[in-house]
Amino acid sequence: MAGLAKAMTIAGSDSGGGAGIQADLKTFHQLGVYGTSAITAITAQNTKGVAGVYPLPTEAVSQQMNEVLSDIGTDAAKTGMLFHAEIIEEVAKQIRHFEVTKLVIDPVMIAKGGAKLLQDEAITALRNHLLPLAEVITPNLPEAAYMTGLLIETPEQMREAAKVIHQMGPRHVMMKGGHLQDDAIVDILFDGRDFYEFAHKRIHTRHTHGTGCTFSAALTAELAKGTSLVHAVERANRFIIEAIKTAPQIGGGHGPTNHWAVIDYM
Ligand SMILES: Nc1ncnc2c1ncn2[C@@H]1O[C@H](COP(=O)(O)OP(=O)(O)O)[C@@H](O)[C@H]1O
Ligand SMILES: Cc1ncc(COP(=O)(O)OP(=O)(O)O)c(N)n1
Repeated sequence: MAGLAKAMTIAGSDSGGGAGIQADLKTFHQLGVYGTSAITAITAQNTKGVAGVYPLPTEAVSQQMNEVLSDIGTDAAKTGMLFHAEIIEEVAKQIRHFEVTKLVIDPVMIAKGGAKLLQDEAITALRNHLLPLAEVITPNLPEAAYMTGLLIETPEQMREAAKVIHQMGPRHVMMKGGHLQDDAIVDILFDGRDFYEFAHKRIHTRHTHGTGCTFSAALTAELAKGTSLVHAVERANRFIIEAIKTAPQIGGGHGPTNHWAVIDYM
Protein backbone atom coordinates (compact mmCIF):
# COMPACT_ATOMS: atom_id res chain seq x y z
CA MET A 1 0.00 0.00 0.00
CA ALA A 2 3.01 2.31 -0.22
CA GLY A 3 2.15 5.47 -2.10
CA LEU A 4 -1.55 5.28 -1.17
CA ALA A 5 -3.23 8.59 -2.09
CA LYS A 6 -4.96 10.46 0.74
CA ALA A 7 -7.94 12.81 0.68
CA MET A 8 -9.61 14.80 3.44
CA THR A 9 -13.23 15.90 3.68
CA ILE A 10 -14.27 18.89 5.80
CA ALA A 11 -18.05 18.65 5.91
CA GLY A 12 -21.20 17.85 7.85
CA SER A 13 -22.36 14.42 8.97
CA ASP A 14 -25.49 13.02 7.28
CA SER A 15 -26.98 10.42 9.63
CA GLY A 16 -28.77 8.86 6.63
CA GLY A 17 -25.43 8.11 4.97
CA GLY A 18 -26.20 9.47 1.47
CA ALA A 19 -24.52 12.89 1.55
CA GLY A 20 -21.93 14.77 3.62
CA ILE A 21 -18.99 13.11 5.34
CA GLN A 22 -20.46 9.63 4.88
CA ALA A 23 -20.84 9.97 1.09
CA ASP A 24 -17.37 11.46 0.82
CA LEU A 25 -15.59 8.72 2.77
CA LYS A 26 -17.45 5.93 0.95
CA THR A 27 -16.55 7.50 -2.40
CA PHE A 28 -12.88 8.00 -1.45
CA HIS A 29 -12.73 4.35 -0.40
CA GLN A 30 -14.39 3.07 -3.57
CA LEU A 31 -11.92 5.06 -5.69
CA GLY A 32 -8.93 3.61 -3.83
CA VAL A 33 -8.04 6.64 -1.73
CA TYR A 34 -7.42 6.76 2.04
CA GLY A 35 -10.03 9.13 3.50
CA THR A 36 -9.82 11.38 6.55
CA SER A 37 -12.35 13.87 7.89
CA ALA A 38 -13.05 16.98 9.92
CA ILE A 39 -16.73 17.15 10.88
CA THR A 40 -18.20 20.67 10.94
CA ALA A 41 -21.76 19.87 12.00
CA ILE A 42 -23.99 16.95 12.79
CA THR A 43 -27.27 16.73 10.94
CA ALA A 44 -30.16 14.48 11.87
CA GLN A 45 -31.55 13.53 8.46
CA ASN A 46 -32.86 10.67 6.36
CA THR A 47 -34.05 10.29 2.78
CA LYS A 48 -37.12 12.44 3.58
CA GLY A 49 -35.27 15.52 4.84
CA VAL A 50 -33.19 17.26 7.49
CA ALA A 51 -34.77 17.33 10.96
CA GLY A 52 -31.90 18.97 12.90
CA VAL A 53 -28.58 20.76 12.43
CA TYR A 54 -26.00 20.89 15.23
CA PRO A 55 -22.79 22.79 14.37
CA LEU A 56 -19.64 21.77 16.24
CA PRO A 57 -17.51 24.35 18.05
CA THR A 58 -15.06 26.01 15.64
CA GLU A 59 -12.21 24.79 17.85
CA ALA A 60 -13.29 21.17 17.28
CA VAL A 61 -13.13 21.64 13.50
CA SER A 62 -9.74 23.31 13.74
CA GLN A 63 -8.33 20.59 15.99
CA GLN A 64 -9.52 17.77 13.72
CA MET A 65 -7.78 19.42 10.77
CA ASN A 66 -4.65 20.05 12.80
CA GLU A 67 -4.38 16.46 14.07
CA VAL A 68 -4.91 14.93 10.62
CA LEU A 69 -2.82 17.32 8.57
CA SER A 70 0.14 17.52 10.97
CA ASP A 71 0.51 13.72 11.02
CA ILE A 72 -1.18 11.96 8.10
CA GLY A 73 -1.18 14.85 5.63
CA THR A 74 -3.34 14.89 2.52
CA ASP A 75 -2.92 14.94 -1.27
CA ALA A 76 -6.22 16.77 -1.78
CA ALA A 77 -9.11 18.09 0.32
CA LYS A 78 -12.73 19.05 -0.19
CA THR A 79 -15.14 21.18 1.76
CA GLY A 80 -18.89 20.55 1.96
CA MET A 81 -21.34 21.89 4.56
CA LEU A 82 -19.47 24.56 6.57
CA PHE A 83 -22.56 26.21 8.11
CA HIS A 84 -21.22 29.51 9.48
CA ALA A 85 -18.61 32.22 8.90
CA GLU A 86 -16.39 31.43 11.87
CA ILE A 87 -15.92 27.81 10.72
CA ILE A 88 -15.16 29.01 7.18
CA GLU A 89 -12.48 31.43 8.41
CA GLU A 90 -10.85 28.73 10.55
CA VAL A 91 -10.91 26.15 7.74
CA ALA A 92 -9.27 28.70 5.41
CA LYS A 93 -6.60 29.39 8.03
CA GLN A 94 -5.73 25.69 8.35
CA ILE A 95 -5.76 25.14 4.58
CA ARG A 96 -3.24 27.98 4.22
CA HIS A 97 -1.16 26.82 7.20
CA PHE A 98 -0.81 23.25 5.87
CA GLU A 99 -0.45 24.48 2.27
CA VAL A 100 -3.20 22.28 0.84
CA THR A 101 -3.22 23.26 -2.83
CA LYS A 102 -5.63 20.72 -4.33
CA LEU A 103 -8.75 22.09 -2.66
CA VAL A 104 -12.23 21.32 -4.01
CA ILE A 105 -14.99 23.57 -2.65
CA ASP A 106 -18.53 22.25 -2.87
CA PRO A 107 -20.44 25.39 -1.75
CA VAL A 108 -23.22 23.45 -0.02
CA MET A 109 -26.05 25.88 0.86
CA ILE A 110 -29.44 24.17 0.91
CA ALA A 111 -30.42 20.49 1.10
CA LYS A 112 -32.93 19.14 -1.45
CA GLY A 113 -35.75 19.35 1.09
CA GLY A 114 -35.01 23.07 1.70
CA ALA A 115 -33.01 22.93 4.97
CA LYS A 116 -30.34 25.61 5.29
CA LEU A 117 -26.83 24.16 5.49
CA LEU A 118 -25.04 27.55 5.20
CA GLN A 119 -26.12 30.69 7.05
CA ASP A 120 -26.92 33.67 4.78
CA GLU A 121 -24.14 35.91 6.12
CA ALA A 122 -21.52 33.13 5.68
CA ILE A 123 -21.48 33.58 1.90
CA THR A 124 -19.25 36.66 2.30
CA ALA A 125 -16.73 34.64 4.33
CA LEU A 126 -16.83 31.88 1.71
CA ARG A 127 -16.06 34.42 -1.02
CA ASN A 128 -13.36 36.33 0.87
CA HIS A 129 -11.52 33.53 2.65
CA LEU A 130 -12.06 30.20 0.89
CA LEU A 131 -12.70 30.82 -2.80
CA PRO A 132 -9.23 32.27 -3.48
CA LEU A 133 -7.70 29.02 -2.13
CA ALA A 134 -9.72 26.70 -4.38
CA GLU A 135 -8.37 24.62 -7.22
CA VAL A 136 -12.00 24.15 -8.22
CA ILE A 137 -15.43 25.17 -6.93
CA THR A 138 -18.43 22.97 -7.82
CA PRO A 139 -21.69 24.96 -7.51
CA ASN A 140 -25.05 23.61 -8.61
CA LEU A 141 -27.35 26.06 -10.41
CA PRO A 142 -29.18 27.48 -7.34
CA GLU A 143 -25.82 27.96 -5.55
CA ALA A 144 -24.28 29.68 -8.59
CA ALA A 145 -27.39 31.88 -8.93
CA TYR A 146 -27.15 32.89 -5.26
CA MET A 147 -23.44 33.67 -5.57
CA THR A 148 -23.78 35.77 -8.72
CA GLY A 149 -27.32 37.19 -8.58
CA LEU A 150 -27.81 35.84 -12.13
CA LEU A 151 -30.68 33.83 -13.57
CA ILE A 152 -29.19 30.47 -14.63
CA GLU A 153 -31.46 28.21 -16.63
CA THR A 154 -29.49 27.43 -19.80
CA PRO A 155 -25.95 26.26 -20.69
CA GLU A 156 -25.22 29.76 -22.07
CA GLN A 157 -26.22 31.29 -18.71
CA MET A 158 -24.07 28.63 -16.95
CA ARG A 159 -21.04 29.82 -18.96
CA GLU A 160 -21.74 33.47 -18.07
CA ALA A 161 -22.08 32.62 -14.36
CA ALA A 162 -18.86 30.55 -14.47
CA LYS A 163 -16.99 33.65 -15.70
CA VAL A 164 -18.37 35.75 -12.81
CA ILE A 165 -17.51 33.09 -10.19
CA HIS A 166 -14.02 32.68 -11.66
CA GLN A 167 -13.44 36.38 -10.92
CA MET A 168 -14.03 35.58 -7.22
CA GLY A 169 -10.72 33.70 -7.07
CA PRO A 170 -10.97 29.92 -7.66
CA ARG A 171 -8.62 28.57 -10.34
CA HIS A 172 -11.46 26.58 -11.97
CA VAL A 173 -15.26 26.64 -11.87
CA MET A 174 -17.20 23.41 -12.34
CA MET A 175 -20.87 24.25 -12.94
CA LYS A 176 -23.06 21.21 -12.25
CA GLY A 177 -26.11 21.01 -14.48
CA GLY A 178 -28.29 18.58 -12.55
CA HIS A 179 -30.89 21.34 -11.96
CA LEU A 180 -31.33 22.17 -15.68
CA GLN A 181 -35.00 21.72 -16.63
CA ASP A 182 -34.09 19.44 -19.49
CA ASP A 183 -33.44 15.79 -20.27
CA ALA A 184 -30.06 16.79 -21.69
CA ILE A 185 -27.74 17.63 -18.78
CA VAL A 186 -24.45 19.43 -19.27
CA ASP A 187 -21.80 20.06 -16.60
CA ILE A 188 -19.41 22.86 -17.60
CA LEU A 189 -15.81 23.36 -16.45
CA PHE A 190 -14.16 26.79 -16.90
CA ASP A 191 -10.45 27.41 -16.38
CA GLY A 192 -10.52 31.16 -16.91
CA ARG A 193 -10.00 30.79 -20.66
CA ASP A 194 -11.63 27.65 -22.05
CA PHE A 195 -14.87 25.80 -21.38
CA TYR A 196 -15.01 21.98 -21.22
CA GLU A 197 -18.47 20.45 -21.49
CA PHE A 198 -19.60 17.08 -20.13
CA ALA A 199 -22.97 16.25 -21.63
CA HIS A 200 -25.15 13.31 -20.64
CA LYS A 201 -28.79 12.23 -20.47
CA ARG A 202 -30.90 12.77 -17.36
CA ILE A 203 -31.66 9.57 -15.45
CA HIS A 204 -35.26 9.65 -14.27
CA THR A 205 -35.20 8.65 -10.61
CA ARG A 206 -35.99 10.13 -7.21
CA HIS A 207 -32.82 8.58 -5.76
CA THR A 208 -30.46 11.53 -6.14
CA HIS A 209 -29.72 12.41 -2.53
CA GLY A 210 -26.07 13.43 -2.18
CA THR A 211 -25.26 13.63 -5.90
CA GLY A 212 -23.29 16.87 -5.41
CA CYS A 213 -21.29 15.49 -2.46
CA THR A 214 -20.56 12.22 -4.25
CA PHE A 215 -19.48 13.99 -7.46
CA SER A 216 -17.14 16.40 -5.64
CA ALA A 217 -15.72 13.56 -3.51
CA ALA A 218 -14.94 11.55 -6.66
CA LEU A 219 -13.29 14.63 -8.16
CA THR A 220 -11.21 15.11 -4.98
CA ALA A 221 -10.18 11.44 -4.94
CA GLU A 222 -8.99 11.66 -8.55
CA LEU A 223 -7.03 14.85 -7.87
CA ALA A 224 -5.45 13.13 -4.84
CA LYS A 225 -4.27 10.32 -7.14
CA GLY A 226 -2.65 12.87 -9.44
CA THR A 227 -5.21 12.77 -12.26
CA SER A 228 -5.29 16.02 -14.27
CA LEU A 229 -8.31 18.21 -13.62
CA VAL A 230 -10.14 17.65 -16.92
CA HIS A 231 -9.70 13.87 -16.65
CA ALA A 232 -10.67 13.97 -12.95
CA VAL A 233 -13.93 15.73 -13.87
CA GLU A 234 -14.57 13.23 -16.65
CA ARG A 235 -14.08 10.30 -14.25
CA ALA A 236 -16.14 11.91 -11.46
CA ASN A 237 -18.88 12.41 -14.02
CA ARG A 238 -18.83 8.76 -15.06
CA PHE A 239 -18.81 7.71 -11.40
CA ILE A 240 -21.87 9.80 -10.42
CA ILE A 241 -23.83 8.72 -13.50
CA GLU A 242 -23.20 5.04 -12.68
CA ALA A 243 -23.97 5.71 -8.99
CA ILE A 244 -27.34 7.27 -9.91
CA LYS A 245 -28.15 4.52 -12.43
CA THR A 246 -27.52 1.75 -9.89
CA ALA A 247 -28.85 3.55 -6.79
CA PRO A 248 -29.95 1.14 -4.05
CA GLN A 249 -33.65 1.63 -3.37
CA ILE A 250 -33.25 2.88 0.20
CA GLY A 251 -35.73 4.90 2.27
CA GLY A 252 -39.12 6.45 1.55
CA GLY A 253 -37.85 9.74 0.08
CA HIS A 254 -34.85 10.73 -2.04
CA GLY A 255 -32.57 7.72 -1.55
CA PRO A 256 -28.77 7.73 -1.79
CA THR A 257 -26.74 6.94 -4.89
CA ASN A 258 -24.64 3.79 -5.14
CA HIS A 259 -21.23 4.48 -3.60
CA TRP A 260 -20.10 1.01 -4.72
CA ALA A 261 -20.47 2.09 -8.36
CA VAL A 262 -17.83 0.58 -10.63
CA ILE A 263 -16.53 2.34 -13.74
CA ASP A 264 -14.12 0.86 -16.22
CA TYR A 265 -10.90 2.74 -15.38
CA MET A 266 -10.90 1.43 -11.78
N1 LIG B 1 -31.04 12.85 -12.70
C1 LIG B 1 -29.74 12.90 -13.05
N2 LIG B 1 -29.29 12.17 -14.09
C2 LIG B 1 -27.98 12.19 -14.45
N3 LIG B 1 -27.05 12.95 -13.83
C3 LIG B 1 -27.44 13.71 -12.79
C4 LIG B 1 -28.80 13.73 -12.34
N4 LIG B 1 -28.89 14.58 -11.27
C5 LIG B 1 -27.64 15.04 -11.07
N5 LIG B 1 -26.77 14.54 -11.98
C6 LIG B 1 -25.32 14.77 -12.03
O1 LIG B 1 -24.86 14.71 -10.69
C7 LIG B 1 -23.86 15.69 -10.44
C8 LIG B 1 -24.36 16.62 -9.32
O2 LIG B 1 -25.25 17.52 -9.89
P1 LIG B 1 -26.34 18.44 -9.20
O3 LIG B 1 -27.57 17.63 -9.00
O4 LIG B 1 -26.47 19.63 -10.07
O5 LIG B 1 -25.68 18.80 -7.80
P2 LIG B 1 -26.29 18.96 -6.33
O6 LIG B 1 -26.53 17.58 -5.79
O7 LIG B 1 -25.22 19.70 -5.61
O8 LIG B 1 -27.57 19.73 -6.47
C9 LIG B 1 -23.64 16.39 -11.80
O9 LIG B 1 -22.57 15.77 -12.46
C10 LIG B 1 -24.96 16.16 -12.53
O10 LIG B 1 -24.81 16.19 -13.92
C1 LIG C 1 -24.43 16.95 5.84
C2 LIG C 1 -24.92 17.27 4.48
N1 LIG C 1 -24.09 17.84 3.59
C3 LIG C 1 -24.53 18.13 2.34
C4 LIG C 1 -25.82 17.87 1.97
C5 LIG C 1 -26.32 18.23 0.60
O1 LIG C 1 -25.77 17.34 -0.27
P1 LIG C 1 -25.99 17.37 -1.86
O2 LIG C 1 -24.96 16.49 -2.44
O3 LIG C 1 -26.09 18.76 -2.35
O4 LIG C 1 -27.33 16.60 -1.99
P2 LIG C 1 -28.82 17.00 -1.84
O5 LIG C 1 -29.14 17.45 -0.45
O6 LIG C 1 -29.05 18.06 -2.89
O7 LIG C 1 -29.50 15.72 -2.13
C6 LIG C 1 -26.67 17.26 2.91
N2 LIG C 1 -27.93 16.95 2.59
N3 LIG C 1 -26.19 16.99 4.17
